Amino acid sequence: MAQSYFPPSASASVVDSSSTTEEIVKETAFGPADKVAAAKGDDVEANYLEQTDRIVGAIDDTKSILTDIRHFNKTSWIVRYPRFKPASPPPPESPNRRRPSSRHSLSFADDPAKEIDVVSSRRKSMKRSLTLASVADEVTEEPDLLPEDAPSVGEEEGLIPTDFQILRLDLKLGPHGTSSSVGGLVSQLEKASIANLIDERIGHSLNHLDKLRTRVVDKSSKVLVTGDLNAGKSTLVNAFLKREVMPVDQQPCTNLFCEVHDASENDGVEEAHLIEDCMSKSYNREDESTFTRVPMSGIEDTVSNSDGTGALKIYLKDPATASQSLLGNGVVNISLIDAPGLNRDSFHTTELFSRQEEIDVVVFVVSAENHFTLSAKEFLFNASNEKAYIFVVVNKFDGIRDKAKCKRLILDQIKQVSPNTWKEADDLVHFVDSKSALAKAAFPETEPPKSSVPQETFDTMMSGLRSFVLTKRAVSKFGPAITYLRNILSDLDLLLSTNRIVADADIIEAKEILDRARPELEKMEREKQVLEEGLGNEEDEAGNTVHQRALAILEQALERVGRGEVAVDSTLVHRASSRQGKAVPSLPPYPGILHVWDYASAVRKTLLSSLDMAVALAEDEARSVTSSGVEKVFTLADSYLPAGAERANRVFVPEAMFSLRNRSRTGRRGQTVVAGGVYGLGIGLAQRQDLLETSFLDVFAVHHHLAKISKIHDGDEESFSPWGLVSLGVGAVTMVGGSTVGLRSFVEGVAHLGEILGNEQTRKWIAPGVLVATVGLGVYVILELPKTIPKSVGIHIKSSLTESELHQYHHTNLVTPQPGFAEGHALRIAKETRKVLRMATWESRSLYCRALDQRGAEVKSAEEEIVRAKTANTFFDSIEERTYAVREKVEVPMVA
Ligand SMILES: Nc1nc2c(ncn2[C@@H]2O[C@H](COP(=O)(O)OP(=O)(O)OP(=O)(O)O)[C@@H](O)[C@H]2O)c(=O)[nH]1
Repeated sequence: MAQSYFPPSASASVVDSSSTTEEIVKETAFGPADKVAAAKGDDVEANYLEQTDRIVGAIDDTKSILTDIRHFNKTSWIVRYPRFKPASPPPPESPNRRRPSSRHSLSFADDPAKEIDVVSSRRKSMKRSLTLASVADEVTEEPDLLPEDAPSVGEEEGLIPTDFQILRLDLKLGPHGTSSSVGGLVSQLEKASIANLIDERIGHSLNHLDKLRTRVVDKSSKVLVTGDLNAGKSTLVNAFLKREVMPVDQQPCTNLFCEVHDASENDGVEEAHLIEDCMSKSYNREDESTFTRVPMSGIEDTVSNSDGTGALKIYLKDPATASQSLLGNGVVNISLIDAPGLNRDSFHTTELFSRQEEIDVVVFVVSAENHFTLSAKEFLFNASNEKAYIFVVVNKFDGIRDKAKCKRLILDQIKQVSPNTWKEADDLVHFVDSKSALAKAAFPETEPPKSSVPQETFDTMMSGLRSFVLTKRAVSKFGPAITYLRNILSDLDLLLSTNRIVADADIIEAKEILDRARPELEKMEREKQVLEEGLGNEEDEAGNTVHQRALAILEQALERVGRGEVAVDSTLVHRASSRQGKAVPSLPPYPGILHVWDYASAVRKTLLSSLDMAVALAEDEARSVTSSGVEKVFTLADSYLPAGAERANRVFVPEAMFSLRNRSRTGRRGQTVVAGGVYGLGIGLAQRQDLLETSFLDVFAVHHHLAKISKIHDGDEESFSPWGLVSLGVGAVTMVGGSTVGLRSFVEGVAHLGEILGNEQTRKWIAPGVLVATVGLGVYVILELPKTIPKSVGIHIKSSLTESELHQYHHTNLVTPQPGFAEGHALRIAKETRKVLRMATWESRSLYCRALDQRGAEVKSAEEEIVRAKTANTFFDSIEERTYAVREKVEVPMVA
């Protein structure tokens, strides 16, 4: 026969997931059907209480798990949301070929392009798990997996095993965003946005769990007693209550809904509250404005005289013990609702009433004498659809002579209108005499009327109703909670197992990064000092080389100038690439005695220009050395930088060296700028007025000529000779002949002559000397001047450039001691080289430090990633254990 509502003998088996919700509840609450044995209502109550505790515990634990995941999602690990699509089947040679439906291609909503193949499985513990296909194909069949043909969680509801049920996110965007599958994603969302959506879903789930919990712990339960007019409903309710509370009459008398509660719900006071509108939700026992107080003695009149629109709440003290009382049975607070007869005007109200969620059980009373009327059949049919099972009481059975026939006929009618009830008729259909049951219970001291129906049938019915109420409560209150818990646990399996795959992949990736970056970092830290020294050496070497070469070029140039030659020769000019094609300067042709002064000036200018060219050549040489120095620096840095590190991308432009930038900032616009810049040594010599001025000594260098002549004749520079006088004469004439010689110079020359004439030896030679001098004058002027002027000029230039330790240039306030021409320029040029090299080494150091920092950051981030992923895995482990414990509470059946 059908399922019983009584608890089983001791048993402990895992519930088959293919069961329906109601079966789950019955079996988890009261044991498997085939092991059901008759048991007392007390056991049902005990089981009910235990089941309540388990479900409440499971709800609380699940809430705690969800709260922790929510927190973890916010603080430690951004939970990734998976999406699946069918994957291609494994290769034929795979040792562990799973059914194709268990293979899926997994990706994540924030990274849909990256897909990996996974195998989904369901264990006997109801746990849903995912394994990488590559791993699953390797391992042999695990023993605790369910058979392949067993439906997966949700499959019986048309869901794929990798689909979410509670935590599902509708990520489809756009105007047609009515997707019911995550596979319909059309857009990639940010990780954090997805995590927020998951957080939101978890929030919703927590709220729903709160509602389920409230419903599970709610102790109230309503039993609606209804049936045809005059079927004996009020008599039955009174028999349940074991006292006459509801008015009983052979005439139809119940005009309003009477809801009987235990007086404990009204502070122990017995009384009735009349509510004008029975469907109104505004009734509040503590607010007198919502009802009219009716004394117990006034119930009969109120019920009989009502126009049928109101409701009456009756609070009643039930003297029966908890094990016998229906109202206060110690488990739930049952309220009995005595409804008006169905074939009254209130039919639709009653039907509506019976559908209310808080009505756990409908007790349908039918008179054995009348069987089911049309309205009764209609109500029963509709109510069966709503509640599935109806508790049917066939009253007034005492008045039936052919009881078997009556039973058969009535059961046939029940079969038609409520097949489920008919299947379990032994428990759900009772044939009683409630009138005599009421008489015995309410008036135990008086002789009970004789009845053809034994009292036990009523007692059995009463006990059955108590169990039925609890069972039905379990179905209506535990069922949704159990189903919801199973679904959310299954979703958590899916969410966590996919996130575990991510964490494992992150660990592998981070370890690969560490394997590469950590040795690189250590090597770079070790080599940093070596590179530093190398770069410093390159900087010094280039600076020193440039200094030496510039000094050599310029000293040689000065030497040449000192000898009256141009400062640079063709070899030097051709060596400098930038000077190629430029003419080597040469001394001007001698224009003749009458232009000797101009000649000296031109020579001076040429020599100075050639010195400028020497400076430019030294700068060119510096450019070349600097260029190769820069290359060496970058090559050196390059050899120390790890693969993949950023390289120097600056291009060194040698032409930019020694050029003036930012001239406008100096405020020195308009100055002539040539090699060397504008300051001090920097200005072109050929442009400097102080050096360009030709002096008397350029043309007639007394000591120089005297010394030369003396050396020619007697090798004694100290003694005077006729040649010396000739020189003197030439000098004097030159002074007079020169257009620019001043009077002062002439007088000085004469005075000098006077000093010489004061010497006795000189006086003796004076006359012939003057004669010879006059003759020698012409010879000397013609023959020697073209040779001696360049030398004189060169010597003067050289001495002014080398001996001038304190160089002061009128355009500046520079008064600090300055090095000579060669050293000064060598220092300046080398300084420029060092500046360029310093920039190159600085950039190389920066690149190295940046690469070092990047490697350091990479290592740190990989290490943190490993810690983070390991922490996540530890968290997932703990959640797995906790969900397993919750699942045990939900799935493991109770032991009676
Ligand atoms: N013989 C017999 N009479 C019954 C039984 N139950 C009720 N009666 C009688 O049937 C008549 C109607 O009983 P009620 O309890 O008022 O019936 P009801 O269904 O509540 O009536 P309404 O509320 O008016 O629809 C009364 O006279 C009862 O004494 C029973 O089991 N056997």
